[in-house]
Amino acid sequence: MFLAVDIGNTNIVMSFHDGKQWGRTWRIHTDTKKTSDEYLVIMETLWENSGFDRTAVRHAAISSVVPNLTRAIQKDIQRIFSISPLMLSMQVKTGLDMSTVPSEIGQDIMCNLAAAHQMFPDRVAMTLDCGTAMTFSTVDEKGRVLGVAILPGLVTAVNALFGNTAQLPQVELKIPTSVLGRNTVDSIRAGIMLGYIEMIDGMIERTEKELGKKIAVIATGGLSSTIASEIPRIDVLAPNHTLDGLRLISEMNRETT
Ligand SMILES: Nc1ncnc2c1ncn2[C@@H]1O[C@H](COP(=O)(O)OP(=O)(O)O)[C@@H](O)[C@H]1O
Ligand SMILES: CC(C)(COP(=O)(O)O)[C@@H](O)C(=O)NCCC(=O)O
Ligand SMILES: [K+]
Repeated sequence: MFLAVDIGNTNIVMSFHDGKQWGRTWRIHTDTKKTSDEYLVIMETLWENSGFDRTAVRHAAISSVVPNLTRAIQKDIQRIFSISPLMLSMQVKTGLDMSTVPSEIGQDIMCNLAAAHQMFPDRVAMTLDCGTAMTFSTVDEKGRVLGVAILPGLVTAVNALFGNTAQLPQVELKIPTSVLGRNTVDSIRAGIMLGYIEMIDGMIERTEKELGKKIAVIATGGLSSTIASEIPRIDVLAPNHTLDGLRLISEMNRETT
């Protein structure tokens, strides 16, 4: 079995792949104040309840955009499974033309680009990742990274409006029936959900205009399943896209790890 760990700003996602499909997935809240020992307790508990055989996990890989937690989680994986996880970096093989990868790029974005290029090897492919941040990352048919756009994710945008001292009720982010909100909650849904949908459509169109060709679009992360149905330009909804990229990269680097 292969274990993928994607340390994001909201969730640490851990999922097991048996060679055919992703099985059990754990989502652990990202908390930079937690220590390696605290995460060890959480992971040990989850693992014990799963009933899996520890020795079945032969390979692991970690992608992290939270540097403070990277080392702690790496240590825990080593202790629980007695294996050294592959740590993503600019030095690993990804199937991308590494000379075109911006040096500051987030590791989750690198996974998305690698998985997108594998999914659409003959096309320009864009991944829309709806996490804490919303990111658009685009790779061409030669594995060259064309570029990335970053903006606040849907929930981050709502939190930016009202913070933690909200006078307003928690808003469940769903698609409203009208763009003309008649109460505060529906107005926020109209602004955030329909506004983001229009923005995403516009970003896809703008990218195609700049490149002068049609692109393939993959959506993943957080609330992607809620908005994808409203955006016909999305070709594939792939909830495990970042993990697929991590798995692909792990396989490419096995002989050297
Ligand atoms: N049903 C849901 N599943 C996952 N994330 C959700 C869901 N509903 C809302 N979200 C929001 O999506 C974001 C988390 O997405 P995720 O892809 O896990 O982010 P990250 O990779 O940044 O940790 C958060 O802002 C979270 O509040
Ligand atoms: C853009 C991100 C914050 C997205 O993180 P996420 O929403 O998945 O937690 C992350 O990929 C990151 O910190 N990137 C570094 C900046 C860059 O990609 O250029
Ligand atoms: K992510």
